[in-house]
Amino acid sequence: MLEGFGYDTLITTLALTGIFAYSFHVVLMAGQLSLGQAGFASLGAFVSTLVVPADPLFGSLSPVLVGIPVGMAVGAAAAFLLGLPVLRLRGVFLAIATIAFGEGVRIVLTNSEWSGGAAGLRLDKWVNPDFAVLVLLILVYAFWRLRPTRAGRAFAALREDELAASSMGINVARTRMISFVASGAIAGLYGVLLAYFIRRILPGDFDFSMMLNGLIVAVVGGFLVFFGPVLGSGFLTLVPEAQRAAGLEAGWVHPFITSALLLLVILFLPGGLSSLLTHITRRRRPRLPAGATQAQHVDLSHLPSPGTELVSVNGLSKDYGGVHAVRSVDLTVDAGEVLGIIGPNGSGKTTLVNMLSGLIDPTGGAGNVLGEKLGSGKGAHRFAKAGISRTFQHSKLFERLSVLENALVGTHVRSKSTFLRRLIWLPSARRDEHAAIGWAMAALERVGLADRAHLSAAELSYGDQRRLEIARALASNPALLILDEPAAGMNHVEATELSELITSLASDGITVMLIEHNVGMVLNTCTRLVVLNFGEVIAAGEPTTVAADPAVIEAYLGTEQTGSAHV
Ligand SMILES: Nc1ncnc2c1ncn2[C@@H]1O[C@H](COP(=O)(O)OP(=O)(O)OP(=O)(O)O)[C@@H](O)[C@H]1O
Repeated sequence: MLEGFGYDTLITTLALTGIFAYSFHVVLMAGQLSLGQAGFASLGAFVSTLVVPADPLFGSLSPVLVGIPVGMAVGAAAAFLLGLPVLRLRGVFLAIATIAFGEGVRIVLTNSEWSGGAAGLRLDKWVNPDFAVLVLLILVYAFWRLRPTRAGRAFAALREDELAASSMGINVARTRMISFVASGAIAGLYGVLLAYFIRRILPGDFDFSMMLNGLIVAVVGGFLVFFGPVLGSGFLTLVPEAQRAAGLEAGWVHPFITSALLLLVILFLPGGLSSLLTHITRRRRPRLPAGATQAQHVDLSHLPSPGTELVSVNGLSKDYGGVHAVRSVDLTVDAGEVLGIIGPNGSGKTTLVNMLSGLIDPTGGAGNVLGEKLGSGKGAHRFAKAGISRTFQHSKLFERLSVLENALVGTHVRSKSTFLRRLIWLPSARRDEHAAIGWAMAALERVGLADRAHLSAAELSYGDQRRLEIARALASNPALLILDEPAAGMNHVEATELSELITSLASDGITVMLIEHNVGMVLNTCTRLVVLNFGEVIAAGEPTTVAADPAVIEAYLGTEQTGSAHV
């Protein structure tokens, strides 16, 4: 089908470049800047060249078909071993550590005998354009099937906001490792294909500039859409061809165009070229996935019966150096309560609920929330799985995801993994995805956002964004819902509606902890109040009694009042 040496080489290069870019795509889509792919590719290429016999196996099985699983396994294993220490790092530190790995591998291979030293290894050509394109298409297919799944959404959520992702039940460390290992496997695949295409592998080929090219292709193509690497590869592989056709042979032209393009994408199109296409299609035809209109009824059967103790803490404290954010708090919360936590600015309210939702560990005291022990260091996702869901004082939505996808991330703890089943089109995967969409739509309906499900979260008004955070938390079907200043920035009407929503959630049996500065709303909504000042509980009890407590009034107004004054 593809003939002529120049054309063959062009198509194979285009396909291989796209394949390598997917090894960057899979980490970038999970928000990680990891740059050790040239190292994984070279390990995959050299090890498979050494261990796979040069002649066809059983007389007809191409060595590349044996080399591919070997190279992928080597790349994945190297990524796993490297990931154990380096995945604690973030951002530029992760990038530096992984570049160092790639360069280290190159130096070791250059100075080793088994790899043929600087002269490298020779092998036969077993990769033609058809085969390279086929492998690329398999990858495109896999990434296409990945995006609308629980795993695909976990990657996207991690990229958008790690803290919010872990509060929605996503195991951050595990998800980061999965994307890192997948990146190693794809880089190993690329290494093997390259080796069987160019027929001679030199350690020096797998250098910093190879890594940079792969990164540029992935970034220019875009990592928000599954076909980004194909677009990036097409564009950047064709630049030198266009350059040749135009008779511009100067060596600086290609790097100049590539760097200029990278700069333009980073400055004006952070989602890459592929996001340009999705912008256009989204404007034309806002479309929900099939099944998005069938909201399912909220399942309340799992909720603890009223009066069951959900939270029990004793002497809970949190110090930040010399700052005592929370001091020796004793607290219990029973199922069915709407507990208001109030107090002046900086009194420790957010710190307290951050401990109760597993985001931070206490420095003193003990307790448990829905059976999860505080301070165990196991991460917020464990608390989410136990039935705790929350919103944040400063909105932590996944802004580049749609309203529906935000709510779908909320279903993470109750939905099933569907990626592998989607790869082979099992009907059960479709059923499970539809169930998750039904739960997400029910949560959106509950807060009045079902008609805006197709919009991106960033397009919503401020009040709607706050509501979406509540819907995302509700989508997990929580037993305990923690709302951190949900009415901040809302007008009187919106705050009243929110108060009605909280009351109706409570009547469904969901226990609510509400941090709020809008005291009128707190008095109307809560069944009990706890007041913090300088990290300590200064009052607790029935709302109207607490509001008239002189100590509370003093904490709020800074002076002792008498008579009927209210906070
Ligand atoms: N990560 C941190 N490092 C150092 N100090 C912190 C940290 N987080 C909170 N604090 C301090 O702990 C105290 C309690 O903060 P916290 O945010 O819990 O109060 P809050 O009652 O929620 O306040 P607000 O109503 O303004 O949100 C403050 O003095 C704050 O500056």
